[in-house]
Amino acid sequence: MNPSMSKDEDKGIAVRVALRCRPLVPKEVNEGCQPCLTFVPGEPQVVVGNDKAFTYDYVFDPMAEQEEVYTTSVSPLLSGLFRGYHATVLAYGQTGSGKTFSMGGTYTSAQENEPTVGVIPRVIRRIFQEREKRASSEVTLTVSYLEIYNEDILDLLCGSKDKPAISIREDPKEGIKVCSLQRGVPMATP
Ligand SMILES: Nc1ncnc2c1ncn2[C@@H]1O[C@H](COP(=O)(O)OP(=O)(O)OP(=O)(O)O)[C@@H](O)[C@H]1O
Repeated sequence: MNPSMSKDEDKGIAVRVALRCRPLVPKEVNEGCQPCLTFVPGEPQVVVGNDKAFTYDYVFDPMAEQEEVYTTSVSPLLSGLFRGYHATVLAYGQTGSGKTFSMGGTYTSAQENEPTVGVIPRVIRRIFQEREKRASSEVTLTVSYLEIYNEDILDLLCGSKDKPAISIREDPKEGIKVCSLQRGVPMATP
């Protein structure tokens, strides 16, 4: 057993679930909406209404900053990444629940060091930092960016207006593959 393995890896737990509850947005406050969840101090648990308790691996209340969400729930995956493990961060929730905000899907290069940025720019920064530390190793970084909208797959790195239709295939050796997706090579250290 690798002594540097974390407890969850020891137990073979491959999926961890973090719940993040966003604060009420101004429109909801103006409409008189009230929060419907309570948070159990010191426990990764929420209570819906009076008695329905749900426990997760992590629970972030509305005051949690982007830094805390990233450090607690995403950063450990990056340690694994540089030890050869694959990692996926999946944001799931109803419309308006805060997926884009948490993942950091909207930011400009001028904002990339601000505390409000989400997971994606933080992950990219860390990957480049780790690469710098491994000067003796060859590290190749490529990036693909796709959107599934109304059951169609769109390649967001494809610049042309008439984006070609993209299909998903299952390869017996490589598993599920999204065919003809463009791969970009990030050039500069952020
Ligand atoms: N933790 C947060 N703190 C402050 N505001 C937040 C937070 N999370 C989300 N918001 C705000 O809530 C609104 C909805 O968030 P967001 O657009 O990220 O939702 P979404 O889940 O991506 O929605 P959709 O599925 O419709 O794209 C935005 O105005 C966003 O700025």
